[in-house]
Amino acid sequence: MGHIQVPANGEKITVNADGSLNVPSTPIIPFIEGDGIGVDITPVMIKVIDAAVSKAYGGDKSIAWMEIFCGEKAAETYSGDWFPAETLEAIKDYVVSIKGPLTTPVGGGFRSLNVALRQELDLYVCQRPVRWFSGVPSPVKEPNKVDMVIFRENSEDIYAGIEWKAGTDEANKVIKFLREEMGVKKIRFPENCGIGVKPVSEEGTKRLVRKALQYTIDQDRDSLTLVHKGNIMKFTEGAFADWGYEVAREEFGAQLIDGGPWCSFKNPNTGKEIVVKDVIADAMLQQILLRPAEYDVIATLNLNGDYLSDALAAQVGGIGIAPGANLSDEVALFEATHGTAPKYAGQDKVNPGSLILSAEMMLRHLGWNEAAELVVKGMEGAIEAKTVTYDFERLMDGAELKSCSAFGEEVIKHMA
Ligand SMILES: NC(=O)C1=CN([C@@H]2O[C@H](COP(=O)(O)OP(=O)(O)OC[C@H]3O[C@@H](n4cnc5c(N)ncnc54)[C@H](OP(=O)(O)O)[C@@H]3O)[C@@H](O)[C@H]2O)C=CC1
Ligand SMILES: O=C(O)CCC(=O)C(=O)O
Ligand SMILES: [Mg+2]
Repeated sequence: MGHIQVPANGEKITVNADGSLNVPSTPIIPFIEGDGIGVDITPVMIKVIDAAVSKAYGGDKSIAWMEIFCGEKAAETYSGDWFPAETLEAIKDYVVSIKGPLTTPVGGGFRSLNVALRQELDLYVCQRPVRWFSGVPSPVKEPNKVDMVIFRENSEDIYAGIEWKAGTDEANKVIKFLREEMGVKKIRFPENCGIGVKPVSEEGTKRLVRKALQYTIDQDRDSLTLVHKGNIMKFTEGAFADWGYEVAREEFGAQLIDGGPWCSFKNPNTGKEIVVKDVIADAMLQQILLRPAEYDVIATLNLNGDYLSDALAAQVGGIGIAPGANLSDEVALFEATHGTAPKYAGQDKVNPGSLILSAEMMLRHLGWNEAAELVVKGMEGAIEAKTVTYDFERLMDGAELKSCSAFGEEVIKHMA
């Protein structure tokens, strides 16, 4: 049974044949509140975005928010269904939406609803920009040097969820097949061993790297770095790097530098040289700390991107303000980088910045850049005035502690 109430005052966003959006003046935007701290941050995000849109367009534009359900709230609303079909349909149908975090049990239980949304909708790009806002407390000396945009492959890798629990008939069958038919001799303890499969395809890699390179051109960035662990996982992570370079050479005309594999090409719009390089994933975790200025756009596999986005977020103030988007060629689902932080749920305490900045990305996606600028101005103002939530306050001298909702009010105040 349907539980979505379509707002009477809004209109659908539609997609043109060339992939561009038709955005009406009152687009209907579906939102998932999210589990845990979703109840705290989502209403604040909506209030801040409404204020920015109203201030930027003086009533000529507004968002018609439409609640859709996933996770715990869906289970309550749809008699135990955590992942309702009409939620998926709405995200597809309304083209642009936003979500709070959703809980995933560790070990047993159901698989990640976040990952399921990405896979079901083939949202193959997870785009996570990481930049520093002046005044944000950071564990590094020069956080201002961090300005990177992660393109995390969102549909493959071990997130495909192809794995079997140790001791089950399925795990034993796969192990038997590997040993007896594939000649595998290196499973150290075959008797009681969990098994996972890591699919990485040429098509999946190339579409991700293509998007990242196009972004590098469109945003006039300096370089794209392929991050992989190809020295160990040769035919998955190593192939990712090889296929990535292939896209740069074959589709963007990149030429080898000093015999390769690094290569470069001229930005067709600006004439600036774009360097395409690669770094092995473990070394990258040191590079982002020691030489962040050398990295710009990053294309990487799903698990590396998950680790890297939280590590980089920490350098610029933490996952409390790290935004993100899940994208296909048509559909966009914006979401915070962090999870449900259950110990803080319902306390009006956490930083809503991550979801607010995800919505700021959403405004730019709609072409509503004036409103997006106001959101950034409001965030910068609130942080510079040191009126911040607990995560920043505990690291800032002389800061004034604000609740989640009061921080939202500060952001709105500083839009003026
Ligand atoms: N896309 C999604 O929906 C995601 C969902 N998850 C899910 O969330 C659940 C909890 O995961 P967990 O690993 O604890 O990670 P979380 O991101 O939920 O929380 C880890 C820590 O990060 C800090 N933090 C997170 N969000 C904020 C915020 N808005 N403001 C300030 N600080 C914040 C807190 O640190 P401190 O206590 O030090 O203040 C918190 O304890 C799991 O079920 C997981 O699967 C996880 C990641 C993404
Ligand atoms: O789906 C989850 O529970 C975790 C997802 C996650 O960590 C991420 O999207 O960065
Ligand atoms: Mg993560």
